[in-house]
Amino acid sequence: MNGTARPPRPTPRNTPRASPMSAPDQPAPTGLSALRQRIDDIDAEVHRLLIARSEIIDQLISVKRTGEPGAAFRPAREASMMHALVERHRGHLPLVTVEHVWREVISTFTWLQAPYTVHVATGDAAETRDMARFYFGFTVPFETVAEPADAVAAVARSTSDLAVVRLGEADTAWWAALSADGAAPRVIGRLPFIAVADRPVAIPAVVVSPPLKDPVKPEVAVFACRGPADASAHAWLRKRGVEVIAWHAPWGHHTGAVGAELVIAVPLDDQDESTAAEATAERARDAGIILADLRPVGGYAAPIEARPQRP
Ligand SMILES: O=C(O)C(=O)C[C@]1(C(=O)O)C=C[C@@H](O)C=C1
Repeated sequence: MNGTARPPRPTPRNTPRASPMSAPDQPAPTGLSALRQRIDDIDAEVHRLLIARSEIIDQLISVKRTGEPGAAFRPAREASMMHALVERHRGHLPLVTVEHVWREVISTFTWLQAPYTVHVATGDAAETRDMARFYFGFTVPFETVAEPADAVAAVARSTSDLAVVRLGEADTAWWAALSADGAAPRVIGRLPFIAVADRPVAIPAVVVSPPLKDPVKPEVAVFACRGPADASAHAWLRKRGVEVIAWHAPWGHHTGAVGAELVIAVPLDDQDESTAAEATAERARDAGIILADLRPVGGYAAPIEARPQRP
C-alpha cells in the first residue's frame, strides 16, 4: 500500500512563476511558453490516442457480438489492465488519478458498446455514489433508487445494467435475489479495486450485474449464507482469509448463533466454488462457527494492494 503521505512534488528550480493575475495578452516568459507548448503537444497526443482507441469500438462490438442483448463488461480483462497500470505507474502523479482517468475511459467504452445504467441506493451513504462515479464516470447514466434491494431488482429487470452496493452491516439482506446461476444478478466486482491509503473515498462496495458473456473463473468467490453476526467470529474468519463482506442481523448479534444472513468472500486459489464452500464451512465448524446454506452469488478479481509509488 502507499504510505499516507502523497509523493513529494518537485521543488521549482529557478522556474519563473506565472502570476495568476497576469494579463493574458502579456508575453509569457520564454521558459513558461516552452513548457506550455510541451503540455499542448502531449495533450494533442493523448487526445489523438483516445480517438484512435474509440475507433476500435465497432470492431469490439462485432467480435464480442455485443450488439446482442447483454453487457460488454469483461471484469477479468479490466482487472488485468489495472494490474498493468499499477505496474507501469511512476512519478509524482497520484496513482488514484491515473486509475480514475482509466476508469472513465473503460466504463465509457463499455457503455458505447452496450448502453447501461448504474443504480445506486439513496439508503446507502452519499459516498457510495462518489465511489460509483469514480469507477463508472460521468458519461454513463446513473439512477438513484431507495434501497440496495431496489438497485439489485433494477439489474434483474435489465440485460446490461449495474448496481453499486455498499458493503458492511445492512438493514435488509439485499443479496437475497443474487445467484451465480441462471439469469439472476450476481456480484462481478469489488470496490475500491486498487487499495491506496490516501484514496479520497474508499467505501467498500460490490458491483452487481446480470450474467456476462465469456465468464472467467473469479479469484475470489462470493457466497450468501447464514451464520453469526458477532465481530469476534468475523475476525476469526478474516484471519483465515474469509471476509464477511455484508451481514444482516434481524435478531441482534448472538455469538455463535446462525441468526444472521451473511455474504462471505473466499479466495478460490486452485479450488472450484463448491470445494471452497465445503472447505470453508468445515474449517469454521471446527472452530465452533456455523456457516449454513452456502450458495454462490458471484465473485471478483482480487483487489490490488499497490506498492509505494516509484519516483
Ligand atoms: O476488452 C474488451 O473486451 C473491451 O470491450 C474493451 C474494454 C476497454 O475499454 O479497454 C471495455 C470493456 C471491458 O470491460 C474491458 C475492456
